[in-house]
Amino acid sequence: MTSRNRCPPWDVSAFLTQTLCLEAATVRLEIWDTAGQEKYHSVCHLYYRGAHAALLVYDITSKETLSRAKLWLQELEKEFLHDEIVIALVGNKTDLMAEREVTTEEGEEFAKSKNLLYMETSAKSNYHVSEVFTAVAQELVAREGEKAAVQRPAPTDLQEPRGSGPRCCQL
Ligand SMILES: Nc1nc2c(ncn2[C@@H]2O[C@H](COP(=O)(O)OP(=O)(O)OP(=O)(O)O)[C@@H](O)[C@H]2O)c(=O)[nH]1
Repeated sequence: MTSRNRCPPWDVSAFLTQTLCLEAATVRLEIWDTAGQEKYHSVCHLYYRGAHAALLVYDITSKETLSRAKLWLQELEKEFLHDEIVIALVGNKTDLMAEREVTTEEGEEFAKSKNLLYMETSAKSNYHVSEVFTAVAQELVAREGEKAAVQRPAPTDLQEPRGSGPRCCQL
């Protein structure tokens, strides 16, 4: 198999990295921007397999893009277990408020029903863009913390069983 056959075409995605210094941890994000178009559907799972987070970005001036984001969510639900991945729903193009077709409430309610983070952005005016990545990174760190707490034995598990007596023998 040639590498061209093995890998999707290069225009399917763009890649960049970003390091975020949060209070609790430093998080290095490897960000893949996959093409949302239908024709790339069959190959895009190659990019998000093994991902820790996903941003589903739709255009607030187009209801149809929210419907497509919902379809992408179904794809993610096939690939990942519940809560295995942090997913944020992002309503983009807030600079085009006058052309809005999807209300904030609609986006927010859908996100809430699916346990997704929700934010609105404008890539054009750089509104809330970095905040999306920070929110996702914070959620990742928080979930890691919760997982570690579950795995750590509770203090009561470390105590001596009742009635087992002192550990040292008295002479
Ligand atoms: N007004 C406005 N235009 C935007 C904004 N973000 C992107 N655009 C424009 O919307 C169009 C589509 O942007 P893309 O970044 O190609 O969108 P995409 O969802 O990545 O597209 P695919 O890669 O095909 O999935 C371009 O013409 C952008 O300039 C925004 O926040 N405001």
